[in-house]
Amino acid sequence: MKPVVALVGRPNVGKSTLFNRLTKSRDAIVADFAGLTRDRHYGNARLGKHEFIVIDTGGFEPTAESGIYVEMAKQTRQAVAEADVVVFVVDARAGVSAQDHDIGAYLRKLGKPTVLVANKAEGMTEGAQLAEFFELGLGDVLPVSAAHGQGVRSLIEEALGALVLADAEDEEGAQADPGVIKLAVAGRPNVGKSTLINTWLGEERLVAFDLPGTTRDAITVPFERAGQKYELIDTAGLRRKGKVFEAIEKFSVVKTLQAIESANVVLLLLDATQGVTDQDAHIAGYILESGRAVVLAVNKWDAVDAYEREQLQRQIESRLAFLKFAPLHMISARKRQGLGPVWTSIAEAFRSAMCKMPTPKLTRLLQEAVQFQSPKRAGMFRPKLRYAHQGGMNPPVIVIHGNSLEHVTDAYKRFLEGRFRKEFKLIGTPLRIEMKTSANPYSDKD
Ligand SMILES: Nc1nc2c(ncn2[C@@H]2O[C@H](COP(=O)(O)OP(=O)(O)OP(=O)(O)O)[C@@H](O)[C@H]2O)c(=O)[nH]1
Ligand SMILES: Nc1nc2c(ncn2[C@@H]2O[C@H](COP(=O)(O)OP(=O)(O)OP(=O)(O)O)[C@@H](O)[C@H]2O)c(=O)[nH]1
Repeated sequence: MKPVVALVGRPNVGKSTLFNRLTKSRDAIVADFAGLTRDRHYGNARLGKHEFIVIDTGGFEPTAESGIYVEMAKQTRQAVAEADVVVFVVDARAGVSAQDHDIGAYLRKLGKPTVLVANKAEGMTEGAQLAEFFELGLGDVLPVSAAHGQGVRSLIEEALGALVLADAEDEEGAQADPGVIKLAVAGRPNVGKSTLINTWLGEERLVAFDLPGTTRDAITVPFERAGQKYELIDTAGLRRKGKVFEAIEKFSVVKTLQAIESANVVLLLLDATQGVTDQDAHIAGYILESGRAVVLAVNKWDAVDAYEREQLQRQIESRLAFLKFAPLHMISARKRQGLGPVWTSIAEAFRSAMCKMPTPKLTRLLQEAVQFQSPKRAGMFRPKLRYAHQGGMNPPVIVIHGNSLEHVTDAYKRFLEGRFRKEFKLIGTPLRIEMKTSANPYSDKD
């Protein structure tokens, strides 16, 4: 499980700036989908090979009694409760405020690992100006400048400290059995996750098996269906109650994100009666960003009429356009309709995510694509795509080597993506294409 870091502080101290700095997109293709990361408060961050989830909380007023701050305080408390480490952000220039004291008192009482960070500290001589933050009783204050990227690395190192060790152990465990499809069912509250899971687990064709060395913390339900082993990764604290499984917790974004991270394939459930909501789009964006394979299923299809169905299909095409590689199914978990094809798609998405792409074949495909349509010249540079190899699985990554590749347009990358997808029959998985320009860009002018 990835560790979770929550950013907490009063309004305007620079939490969002810090969040953006920490979660800066790592992949050009993903960043290309405009609007995907806007308004999102959960993101992935990475330091070296250590990845973690960052939560940006709204302005926190723990003592608020009215107005929107009450709701914001409630959400911040939930984020703090679910975090492994809290980063408490204060404003180095403004000094300690009464609100900082309130938040500090709250965090001290909670006793979670907390890192105190004074933002906007660029150009400040430490010591004197920052000394007053000791009053907050949370130990040393770490000066950072989110806007200028100063001190951010030390901040992460400090925050992750002991946690990364536990994380590394988990990674080993996660590779236990490559034949098992790790599956997460994600979706907003009330879309029918529990109903679907119980319908599945109640099927006679499905047998439970014992899974040795189940990952710490995560509750998983192992089962086998048509000769394929699966491990269902829980998103809501499933508990067996007699013959049925029951969610014991309310919807939890953090649990959902962690389940997505641990899965090979995510089944994203939508609710036909509600349409595609912002929250659906956020979860979808997160799945894409994490690189997991994804199958879409619109549940409660039984409860909508022909007109609504048509509207819904159009809405999915426009609002979830960035998931157009994902198979789409219309189902009714309650009436057990349309469930068979979902399994087929899950298996296909898994196969695609784990696809092995030999270098000679990739390079041949690349050269054929270039012959069919070569990349545009950019000023005096003409990108030269030379060879390709596979750089990873789940998601598959294709690394292309050559010269002046920074001038390859996004449109051209999409053209290449389309060709690779078709050739390897990739369904339901994101495909990442990375460009690696050789050291000397002038070595091959033409
Ligand atoms: N000088 C300086 N200004 C900064 C720095 N980081 C953020 N700011 C500025 O501080 C202001 C608030 O930044 P935000 O990131 O929106 O702050 P926030 O804490 O997310 O605020 P809310 O969204 O209201 O909770 C903006 O004008 C930023 O440009 C920094 O490192 N140095
Ligand atoms: N019409 C219709 N209703 C359904 C279907 N599947 C689930 N529901 C109903 O939708 C409601 C929510 O279902 P749950 O399975 O509890 O939803 P959930 O996503 O697990 O919700 P949380 O436990 O809150 O996360 C219940 O009233 C279900 O009976 C379906 O296929 N058709």
